[in-house]
Amino acid sequence: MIAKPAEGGAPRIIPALDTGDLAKAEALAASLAGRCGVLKVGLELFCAAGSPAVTAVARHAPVFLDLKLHDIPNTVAGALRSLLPLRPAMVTLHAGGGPAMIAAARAEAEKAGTARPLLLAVTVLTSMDAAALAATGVADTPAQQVLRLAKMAVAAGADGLVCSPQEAALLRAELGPGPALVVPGVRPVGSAVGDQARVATPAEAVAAGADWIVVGRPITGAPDPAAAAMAIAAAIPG
Ligand SMILES: O=C(O)c1cc(=O)[nH]c(=O)n1[C@@H]1O[C@H](COP(=O)(O)O)[C@@H](O)[C@H]1O
Repeated sequence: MIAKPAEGGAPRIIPALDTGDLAKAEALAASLAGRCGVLKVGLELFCAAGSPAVTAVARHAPVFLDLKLHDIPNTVAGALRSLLPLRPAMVTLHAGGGPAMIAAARAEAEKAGTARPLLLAVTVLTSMDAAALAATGVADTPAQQVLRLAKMAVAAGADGLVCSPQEAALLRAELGPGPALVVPGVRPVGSAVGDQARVATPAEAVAAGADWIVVGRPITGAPDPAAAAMAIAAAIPG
């Protein structure tokens, strides 16, 4: 399993290669590898290019395969069985799928032995504010719901959690140093927030306890993505 970065800004940055163009993703991967610890293949790239996208990006760096699996336990276990030969370093599944789904995913991942991916449970999407969460029938605050889902997911076998920077300190305080915290919704000072709702800066996210931060458009939309990633790394103390 991939180890958490010990220190420093650059290894903590996971650029999200959100494009439907595999050639563009490969060019981004080539320019960002060596500067960032892990590269993320998400739904846009995977839906456009499929497993060859993972293979191509993995030539440059370990891959965070972010497909946010969410289905019945048997189907999620089967999806993992299909994904494990791609050797992703990290895989996401929605905590809302419940403990049996997470446990089934963990049991399947164990079959890859020490090469297994980190299983990351997505709590409350960083694009959701309190009103959006309430619209799904959850009356609690995002922080309360994140903590509830996080505790359940870790107890069921998740290795780590995806949360916003606004809940990272709470999860560290409640769950201790063990679970990996992977944190999107990160915006360098002056960057457009876009559709993200619960955001903070890279330095704030790491100070709150993020092991890795996920940054998409502020890097991929920059005129020089590698320079943008380096500027973000430089803004993270330690
Ligand atoms: O699982 C994720 O990576 C994820 C979870 C979440 O709650 N919010 C979130 O933004 N993400 C991903 O993180 C990336 C954020 O991209 P930017 O908003 O462009 O920085 C996207 O690839 C999202 O799919």
